[in-house]
Amino acid sequence: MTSTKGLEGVVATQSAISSIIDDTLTYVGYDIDDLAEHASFEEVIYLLWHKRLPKADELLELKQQLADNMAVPQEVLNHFKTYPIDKVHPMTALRTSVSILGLYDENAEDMSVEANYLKAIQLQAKMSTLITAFARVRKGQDPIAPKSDLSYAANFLYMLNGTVPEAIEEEAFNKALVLHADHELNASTFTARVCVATLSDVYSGVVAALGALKGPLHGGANEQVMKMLMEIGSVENVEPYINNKLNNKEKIMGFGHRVYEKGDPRAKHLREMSQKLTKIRGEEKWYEMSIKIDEIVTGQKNLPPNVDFYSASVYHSLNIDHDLFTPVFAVSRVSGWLAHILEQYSNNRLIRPRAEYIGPGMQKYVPVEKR
Ligand SMILES: CC(=O)SCCNC(=O)CCNC(=O)[C@H](O)C(C)(C)COP(=O)(O)OP(=O)(O)OC[C@H]1O[C@@H](n2cnc3c(N)ncnc32)[C@H](O)[C@@H]1OP(=O)(O)O
Ligand SMILES: O=C([O-])CC(=O)C(=O)O
Repeated sequence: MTSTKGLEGVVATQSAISSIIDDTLTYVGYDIDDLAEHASFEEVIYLLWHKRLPKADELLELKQQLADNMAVPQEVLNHFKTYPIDKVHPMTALRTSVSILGLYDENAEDMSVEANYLKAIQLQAKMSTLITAFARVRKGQDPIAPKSDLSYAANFLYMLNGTVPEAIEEEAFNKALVLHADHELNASTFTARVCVATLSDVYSGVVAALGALKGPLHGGANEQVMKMLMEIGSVENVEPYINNKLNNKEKIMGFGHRVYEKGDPRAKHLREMSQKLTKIRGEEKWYEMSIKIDEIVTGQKNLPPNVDFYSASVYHSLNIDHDLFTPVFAVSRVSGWLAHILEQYSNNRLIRPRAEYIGPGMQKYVPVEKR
């Protein structure tokens, strides 16, 4: 029995949700470039969950269901008071509060198809509310109730900042949500599928996935990219900073990918948005620094940027706190996790691979006093 480090190249399941073939990403057969230009995030949620685009009335119904379910039980918000709120990372808070949300869902253990679909709506709707409420409460501000006439993207920014976003901000955030929604068998999605393949519940699957997304080799990279941009501080400092890191064999966050060879098709959309939004904010330096880093890392290491690289300057330009970048990723990716969780339940088998044992051979037990 031999193993492959990091399961590289291992095909672990079948799925009809998204595919990456020859560096092209599709959701249910729709090219990500097409969806990024034209689709609302709500349409993408429907697409991932139903494996087809919604008709007008179906889209309206989903939007209504999301709007109707955005409110979070007060008991769940009350738990924030028990968190070390000025110290806790928002991803840790989100992971915990999604788990607490499960406590207050009386159907949490109901494994029927209908109940699980309802949980998907609940979780998709409430994740935005949980993150934005947490972000406000930790600053001593009151949470803002969602507006039922706003899109999912606009509602998130509204609940975060207290003002209805401008059209360009809503458009950019919607596009970011579309681009992050699903990505085949990435680490967090795989985690969710492994968890629910034991026939554990939907909340457990999402909590497990949040834990996997948090790491800097996965979704946590977007926050680290912004940290790097802040550390560098100016375009002139880019070259010495990056060369020093590369010479020390340190990783540059937001570059490289396990699956893409020529590049991540999502990055160009985020690069365009970064250029537009940093210009509007009068903070072009974040874009200019990003472009310079991209030139050096891609030029020297042949490692193109991934989805996390330009999303950092996009979220910064949308006035989102830097430690909320990964929770924002989660708000989008939960749609993909939920699609995979429902798909796993629909044709389940326990996921239990083997390990290649590399420890000592057979040994005889020696009593403690003789060791
Ligand atoms: C949404 C997402 O999850 S996208 C990914 C977000 N993560 C990041 O941006 C973190 C930075 N990138 C990385 O750590 C990696 O490229 C990953 C985790 C994305 C992919 O990892 P893997 O496929 O396991 O590649 P691995 O880490 O083995 O790297 C292969 C080689 O490329 C190098 N490399 C990979 N990424 C980078 C990077 N960002 N900067 C510098 N060198 C890198 C490694 O050092 C390694 O070099 P070596 O063979 O000389 O030792
Ligand atoms: O697919 C991966 O390994 C990571 C990634 O880009 C994502 O989850 O969006």
